[in-house]
Amino acid sequence: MEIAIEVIDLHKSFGEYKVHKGINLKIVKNAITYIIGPSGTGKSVLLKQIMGLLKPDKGKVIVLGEDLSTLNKKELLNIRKKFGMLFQNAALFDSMNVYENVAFPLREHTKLREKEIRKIVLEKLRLVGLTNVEYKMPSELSGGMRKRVGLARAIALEPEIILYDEPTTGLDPIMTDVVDNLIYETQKKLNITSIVISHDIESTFKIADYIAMIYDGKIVMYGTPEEFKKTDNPYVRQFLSGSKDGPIKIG
Ligand SMILES: Nc1ncnc2c1ncn2[C@@H]1O[C@H](COP(=O)(O)OP(=O)(O)OP(=O)(O)O)[C@@H](O)[C@H]1O
Repeated sequence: MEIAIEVIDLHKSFGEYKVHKGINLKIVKNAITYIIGPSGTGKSVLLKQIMGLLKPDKGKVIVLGEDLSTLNKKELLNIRKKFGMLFQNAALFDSMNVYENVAFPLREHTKLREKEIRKIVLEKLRLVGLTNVEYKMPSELSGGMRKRVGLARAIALEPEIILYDEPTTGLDPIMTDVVDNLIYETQKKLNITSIVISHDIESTFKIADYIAMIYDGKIVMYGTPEEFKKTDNPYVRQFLSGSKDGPIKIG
């Protein structure tokens, strides 16, 4: 099994508050890994360190064989191009139509001609199941379509790794299913490494190849959905059952 990302003994504090107290995690290449855990346990902070946007206080992150701590600014920017990112609200540019939204990273990071840009934009839109919407504005689209446009933009530069930060938070069950399928299909079609931060246990069990649960600055369990379902780890059991009683401290 090939490893795309290795996080080794990661420590990160903000002032007195220790968010990460020694995170160790291997992200399997070309698989879908879900990162779960209570609010405020540092899931987003972990993603930022994986992308090299935040520096760890101690420990290191190795992305596709490169130790981020040894890279200069230019090399870091190059590594970042290997990531696609889909945020909770899709974060589209409201003043740009769908075509321009998806073309944006290509215009920013490549010197491709319009003809080639057009080909890529239409291909990515088709891949996420959208046709004939290029000239619509984001405000004219449904939430599900906006997510698809966000995903088309995230994969425009053909990233090797795609990060989803709470992609289904705030969605109704049907939309949640649509987005889950989108994550699954995208992974299957492109065969890329996917990391998903989620609070949605049902989605996690349905889509994940591997799950890592983070609590109190550490990974309390890593395994397959089957292993999570069977475990008697009290932290995992409490989190999955959504109970206020157990070793996880609330507030
Ligand atoms: N730049 C920053 N400066 C100071 N504190 C920060 C910063 N970024 C994050 N934090 C703190 O680090 C902790 C972890 O934040 P993070 O957003 O990673 O949690 P999370 O697990 O993603 O939470 P949620 O599930 O609620 O999104 C929080 O207490 C947050 O306030």
